[in-house]
Amino acid sequence: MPVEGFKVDVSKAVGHKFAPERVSSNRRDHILYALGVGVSEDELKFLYELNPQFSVLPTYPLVLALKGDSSDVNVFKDRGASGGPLPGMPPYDPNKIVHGEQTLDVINPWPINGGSFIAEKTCTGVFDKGSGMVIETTVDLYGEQDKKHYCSLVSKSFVRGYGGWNGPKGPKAVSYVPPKRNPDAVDVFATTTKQALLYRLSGDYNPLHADVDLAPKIGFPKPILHGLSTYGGCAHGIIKALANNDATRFKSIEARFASPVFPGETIETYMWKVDTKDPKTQGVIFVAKVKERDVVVVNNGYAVLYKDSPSSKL
Ligand SMILES: CCCCCCC[C@@H](O)CC(=O)SCCNC(=O)CCNC(=O)[C@H](O)C(C)(C)COP(=O)(O)OP(=O)(O)OC[C@H]1O[C@@H](n2cnc3c(N)ncnc32)[C@H](O)[C@@H]1OP(=O)(O)O
Repeated sequence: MPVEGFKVDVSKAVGHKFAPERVSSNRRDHILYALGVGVSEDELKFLYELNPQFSVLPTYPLVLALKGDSSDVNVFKDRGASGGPLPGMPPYDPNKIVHGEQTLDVINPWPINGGSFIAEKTCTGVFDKGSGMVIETTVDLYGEQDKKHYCSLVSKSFVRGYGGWNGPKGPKAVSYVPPKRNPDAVDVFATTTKQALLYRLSGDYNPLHADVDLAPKIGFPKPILHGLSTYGGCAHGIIKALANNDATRFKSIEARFASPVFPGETIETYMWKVDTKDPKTQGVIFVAKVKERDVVVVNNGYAVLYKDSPSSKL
């Protein structure tokens, strides 16, 4: 049932550019993030700053759209699905937001020591999906000092129950279908029951991931894991299995969140190597499942890796 009286003025919302926002990260943030996406103690290169190969996971910047510049917790409902008040958007319940889809294009490798960056954020779509509304935001991150364009990310938030207002349906999702053969690799991310409580410290303080009293009121039996924890786990698994664990070989990733994951479940990422148009890169179609329930939790997954480390040519 559509929410009575709810209607978005798409012409005001789409194309809206938010005020550029200063965001920042440091080595401690990168390490905390790595723990939040399941990196274990046998990979100290992502966890210990004195390791000679100390690296940052290339999906780290995804957290900055919600973390901002703060090192303290902030209140999720102040930021909402689009990261700020959006013209033409009537009020809606932020507890109805789930992460729908996410892309990341790495343009320059994220600095190992982090730094200060400027996030330029634009609302690039608002869609009426019948059972809900999709708000799409595109964020470009630039170095505050060096002005380098580091990455571009597109987030789709799915706001459950806020569809049916005769809005645009939006483009059909790109569908990446795994080849009909055994996967080339499988990664296992055994999340712990504390996984969401750990991941949230990277900057997404959405109560949906922590509040045991709230979850049943909004349709979940208990708090669910952040989509970006699963997503980072998939990306890390792909780098480990198919890029010799070399983060600099990671070029891009996109995927859809198909079903929620509960902390404590085991996420299996199935990967298939596929050709791309560029002989220097390797495509990877991937799907993630929760082992205990045999449920697909991530689909339409597609990543691109460099076949050789870009830094080896310097
Ligand atoms: C700036 C950053 C902002 C990010 C904010 C995020 C904050 C975080 O704290 C929140 C989280 O991390 S939540 C955890 C991760 N996400 C999830 O667990 C969601 C899992 N997916 C679902 O529950 C359903 O697929 C569900 C509910 C999404 C859809 O299920 P249904 O309502 O049954 O929809 P369905 O009938 O299958 O399809 C209807 C139309 O919607 C499109 N669609 C389906 N799943 C989608 C998805 N995941 N993302 C985007 N669109 C989606 C379908 O394609 C269909 O549209 P069309 O007919 O045009 O194809």
